[in-house]
Amino acid sequence: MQHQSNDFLDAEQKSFDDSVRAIEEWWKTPRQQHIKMPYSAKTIAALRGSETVPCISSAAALKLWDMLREHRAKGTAELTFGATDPVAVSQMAKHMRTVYVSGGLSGFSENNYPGMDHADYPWDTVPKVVDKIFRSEVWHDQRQRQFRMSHKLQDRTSLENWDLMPIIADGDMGFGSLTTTIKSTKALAESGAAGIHIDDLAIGLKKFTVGQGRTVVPTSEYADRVKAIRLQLDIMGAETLLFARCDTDHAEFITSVVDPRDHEYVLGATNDVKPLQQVINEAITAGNSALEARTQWMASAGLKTFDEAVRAVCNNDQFNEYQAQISYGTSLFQRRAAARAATGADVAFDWELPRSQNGQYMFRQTVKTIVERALVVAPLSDLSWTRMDSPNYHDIKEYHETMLSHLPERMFAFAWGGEWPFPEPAGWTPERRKNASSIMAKEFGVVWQVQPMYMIQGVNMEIERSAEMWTKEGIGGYYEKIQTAAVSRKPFKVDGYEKMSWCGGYLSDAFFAAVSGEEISRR
Ligand SMILES: C[C@](O)(C(=O)O)[C@H](CC(=O)O)C(=O)O
Repeated sequence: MQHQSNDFLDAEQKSFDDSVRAIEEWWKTPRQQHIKMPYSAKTIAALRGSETVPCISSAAALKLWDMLREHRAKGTAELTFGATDPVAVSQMAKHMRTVYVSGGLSGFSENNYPGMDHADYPWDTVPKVVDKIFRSEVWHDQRQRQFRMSHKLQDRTSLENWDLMPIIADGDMGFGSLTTTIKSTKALAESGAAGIHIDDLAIGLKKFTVGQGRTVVPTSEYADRVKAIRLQLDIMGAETLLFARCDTDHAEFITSVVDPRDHEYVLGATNDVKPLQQVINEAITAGNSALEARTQWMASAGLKTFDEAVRAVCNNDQFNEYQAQISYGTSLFQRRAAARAATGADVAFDWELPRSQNGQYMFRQTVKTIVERALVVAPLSDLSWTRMDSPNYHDIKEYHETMLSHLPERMFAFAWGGEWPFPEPAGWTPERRKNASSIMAKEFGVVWQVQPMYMIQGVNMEIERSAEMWTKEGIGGYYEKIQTAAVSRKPFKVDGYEKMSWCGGYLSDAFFAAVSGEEISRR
């Protein structure tokens, strides 16, 4: 242990004070200044070690920030795909400027126990993919630069010169309590993620496919997750962008009613019925269908939000009087009192009766719910993102326009599905569908748009076609349809296994040459 003399203590205090000042200055930079930190620079400085190692992803994060701000000013968007394979990413770089590391895709391709996207893969799955892609990008950059420097200056204009693409990574719901969220944030930023998204889904309950079941956490828990990520990024001094994704669209359950801000959306039984779980258990014991029992119960329970229950039992004047007493965040307890005052009676409503086997409460979201959640976490994050199951333009418009009425400068992200219809009742025509990406950018500031699952659909299509061709036509077909087509692609060929190009054979040669003392760069 170091001797703790007065000089040592003074130096230690000075270094701490310097660190506090440096953090305060950092928070004033154009990249950081819009974030409303809920803690002081002193808190952050005290959570740091005595030496802060510069974060590897900060340069890419600043590049991403500038790129997205520029899009925001111009009403344009950065379009990308989800990817997990560095080889695919190297080709994306010829047209795109960012890459998305999809958790869902990682769950299929980077996991020895693949399966549908329930975000049930180990928490370090995505950071490992980010790491792999980041290192691969750095290597391509190295070999490309070496190749350029081995040519005369006037010859370099015709050589490939792809940029390193900032990586946006799927942080899902943080994979656990705050400590896991903090660790996974650290791992993502240290692996090279320039942006991270976090959502408000309940851990272990991500279900997009099976009938009912999407479950969100209370607003307060979501806010704490976002806060935990911001805290960790500040501890690291990382510029990494935080995309606050909200998965409340089509959510049917909420884990708890601890936060009064969610009470308005919780469903209760308004009829005199048994608890749902009791009815289901009785059906199972009697050998009847649990699903049927559930359906019948749902039809008989008179499920309503509390406000709907009030509306159903009072006249317009009474309802207006009730509404004047409530606002965002009014608890059920206060709502009951307001209803009693307006109607002179207790309103029948029980949110315990519909609870699920896991204890979840039934929930009915609206676009307003999503906006409220998004506004709670906006001051701590850099972009907002509402996750949707289908592109309902009316909802998209309502969400973004309401957000913009509160935060005119806000930037947004959006993910397009691979099997989405664009029907007219949902606000689309074939013409509008063609321009959907630019409509979103221009009208709402959706500056970053992704097709996360392209590798499943698009690449699968290419592979499936090639497999058919190869088995039917052999090397003759390959020569003509793949080799010749790839090599003659303009302005640059599609990279293949040619030792002196994409594979960087010249880089290996340069290592040999440098070790033997040969000069390799040419001016
Ligand atoms: C975007 C997403 O986070 C992903 O992992 O790619 C998924 C995609 C999906 O499962 O459809 C998501 O939207 O949650």
